[in-house]
Amino acid sequence: MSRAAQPDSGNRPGRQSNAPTSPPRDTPMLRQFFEFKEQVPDCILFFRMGDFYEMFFEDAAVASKVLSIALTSRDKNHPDPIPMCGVPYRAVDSYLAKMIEEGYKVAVCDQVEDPKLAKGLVKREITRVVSPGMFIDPNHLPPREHRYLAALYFARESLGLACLDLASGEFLATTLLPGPALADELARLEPAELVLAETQAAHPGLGDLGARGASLPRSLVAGRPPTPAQARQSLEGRLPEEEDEAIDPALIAAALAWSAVLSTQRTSPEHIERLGLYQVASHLVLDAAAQRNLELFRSIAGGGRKGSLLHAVDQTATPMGGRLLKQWLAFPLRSLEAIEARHQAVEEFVNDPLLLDSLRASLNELPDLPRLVGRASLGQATPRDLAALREALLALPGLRSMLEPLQSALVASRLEQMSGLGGLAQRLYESLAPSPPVNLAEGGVIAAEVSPELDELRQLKGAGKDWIAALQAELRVSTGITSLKVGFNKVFGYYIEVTRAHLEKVPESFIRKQTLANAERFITPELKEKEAAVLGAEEKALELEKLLFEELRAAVAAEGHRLVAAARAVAEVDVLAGLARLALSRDYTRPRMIPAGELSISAGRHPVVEQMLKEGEFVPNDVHLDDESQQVLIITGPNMAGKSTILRQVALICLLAQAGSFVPAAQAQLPLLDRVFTRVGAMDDLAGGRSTFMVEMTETSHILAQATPRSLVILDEVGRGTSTFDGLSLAWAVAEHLHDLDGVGVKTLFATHYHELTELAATHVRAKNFNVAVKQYQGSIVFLRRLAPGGVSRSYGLAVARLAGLPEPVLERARQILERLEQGSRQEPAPPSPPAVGGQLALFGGEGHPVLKKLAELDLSRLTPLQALNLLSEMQDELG
Ligand SMILES: Nc1ncnc2c1ncn2[C@@H]1O[C@H](COP(=O)(O)OP(=O)(O)OP(=O)(O)O)[C@@H](O)[C@H]1O
Repeated sequence: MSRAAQPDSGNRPGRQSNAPTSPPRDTPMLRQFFEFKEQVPDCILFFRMGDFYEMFFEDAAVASKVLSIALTSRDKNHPDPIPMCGVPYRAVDSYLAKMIEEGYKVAVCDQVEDPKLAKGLVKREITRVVSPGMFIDPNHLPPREHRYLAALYFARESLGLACLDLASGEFLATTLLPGPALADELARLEPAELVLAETQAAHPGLGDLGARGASLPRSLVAGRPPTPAQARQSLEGRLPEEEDEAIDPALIAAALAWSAVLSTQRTSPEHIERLGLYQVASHLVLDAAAQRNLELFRSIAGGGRKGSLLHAVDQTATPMGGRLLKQWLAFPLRSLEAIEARHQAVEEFVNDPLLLDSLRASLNELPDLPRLVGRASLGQATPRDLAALREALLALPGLRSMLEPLQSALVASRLEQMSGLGGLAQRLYESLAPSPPVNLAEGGVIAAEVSPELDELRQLKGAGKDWIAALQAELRVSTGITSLKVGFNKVFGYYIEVTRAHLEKVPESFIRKQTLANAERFITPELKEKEAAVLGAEEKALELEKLLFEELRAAVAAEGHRLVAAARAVAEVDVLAGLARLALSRDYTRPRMIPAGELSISAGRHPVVEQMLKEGEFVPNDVHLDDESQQVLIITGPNMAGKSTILRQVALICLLAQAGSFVPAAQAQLPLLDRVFTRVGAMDDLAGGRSTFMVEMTETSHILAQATPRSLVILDEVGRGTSTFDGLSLAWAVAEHLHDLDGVGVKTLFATHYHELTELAATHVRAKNFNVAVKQYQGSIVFLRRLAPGGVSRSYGLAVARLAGLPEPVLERARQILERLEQGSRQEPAPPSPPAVGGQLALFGGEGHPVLKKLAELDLSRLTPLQALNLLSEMQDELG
């Protein structure tokens, strides 16, 4: 049984044992409450009483706050009343969702017998435990996100990480080296809860969780972690096909996740797939900073999906496709073969837009298959869920025949996974009513001719109802009371109602049952007899339907593995088709992938920025990086020119390509990358207690320590967070280091405001200067958004500030200050120069010393070199 972690208490969920140690009041109900509370000390207990779920004591205090409901008390007259709050049982799911989103674990304790039939206290049971990582409510789970429960196991020299998505059945694990890899993996999998063995609850390795991991609610599995043998045993049937000893930590972590699930779910989740083992090194590594900086899944500005790469490229038709696309982007491939296989499939769809459209139309009709299967296997699928599953299964053959003609080996290999479900489809088709209600209790779930017994009960019920319906007309004639009515209510069942005015006409055989203001209600023995038959048949039919439905649900669960595999195949086809749709609608091209070497992008675009602008407004750019003469690009240019955009677009193009997508460019040749590193923009991590500069330097040192000649490094204004000279020197040293790394260097794009850095290119063979061009026009600047060779020698900061609307007096003052500063910085490190030579600004303005004036007025295009030399000599003379 999993128990609450209490490593770092606080009022976070699932971390407190919040029941008093002994019952303050000894009533049978409270005794029952405490019994359950003891079973789940880390949970808030929702205790069913009549039409409400009630919470008591500390649970009530917590829940009333989280749910914004009134905190009341039980037996108010007692000197020490019990705090209590409650929520209506019908709306419990949305309250559970709220508790979960706040990170709490909740145990739901239901009445498992009819209170009317109970002798003494009603029998209760904990029917489900929900927690942030084990939450499957379709109405409250974002459709296009996985909801992972993560488990961690620390071995001596490595650690295991497993992630399980209870809703959709996905199950992955990996073995990692201690250090930053853990935080990176947690950042890309974004689990909602962390499971640990009790004995590792305070393991020093938890220091590597990173900001995201550290804030996760935790659960503990009692005792020590399992041994490798025990782990294998508990994962029986779900073990990966190939395994060796190196994966032991991953297996142990997986066993921990599995046992946490088993202890909270009341059924064995058949739909959980075979464990998928992966290695970090077989994927392009994207650390937490890169994912954030490149805004892969969330925009930095709003924190939402909008504005992210995922949002810009997701054209999948189904929720499972959406989830898989996210995974492809989080885990881009490093195998040329596997990448080409995806590109080839996308290309085939691109070349057949008609097929693509009809395929997507069919995919559009499909429900969230893995989650349907998940709910079936956890015993929570509704009749309507199974009907949706039926429709999906019936649609599969059509989908397959559409895909059969394709050449793509990848698609062909998925076709097989979509087959073999005909039997189940047939059974659902025959057994389930054509359009069943959501609620099993409404009846009408099972089709006719499935069970002769059910058909007979339905007939009985129908005949009884017909008899009753005919009764009203019959009695009106025989009694002569034209307003006589036959009605039904829950308390009295069927009755005959006669208004006061006609009471004298009531026959003696009527038995009076109820008196209303203006009428009397009667029954007759015959009516009650029919009623018993109707209600009895109804009740029996419902019970039988329930049984038959559960059988059906179990049949679905039994095929859980196969269904999830089929769903995965469909998801994969959906992602490929979505990428093809994207390529067609946004004019992406298939990149040429090479194992290593030159990176060359012609007319590349930024996939997200492009979509935010009007059509044709985005200016495409060429970028070329190689290992001989153009490995480190120093990119200068004014603020707002588009430096960051170019940097990111190169990274995003590489990443999209390795994920299997076409890319936003006219042409692209891309070497396989092992990692993309980014250091983009200055951001505070005040919550993490680190200053802007500290974050910047931590990320930079991380890059320097881990980059390889196969990596792509994106550095945006490194050094900006500190004083100019410190920053410049650091930026310089970092660029140099990347240029010289391993004697080969790393492909690096370095955007900087320090135009002094352009001097690096003069002394470093593989460094080149580029700038994002702007034009000065009538005192203002025009952004050309073009990457051009060569550096710039000024920063245009004030011109951009004017564009931004800074008041003129402020700009004027800034100009004066800048002039003085630049004079200062020029005089200090350089050899003393004649006082009359003004700052750079004076140079450009052509004001100040007469020599400068003369210089400014020269028309260089008309001077011969000799004339120029003569003029220079004259000027030197003038300056003395
Ligand atoms: N190639 C382009 N075509 C059209 N618009 C672009 C292009 N690149 C950038 N932009 C626009 O310019 C804006 C600023 O771009 P970006 O942030 O890349 O500039 P920057 O040079 O990095 O500026 P700063 O130095 O202030 O960070 C973008 O938000 C986008 O709207």
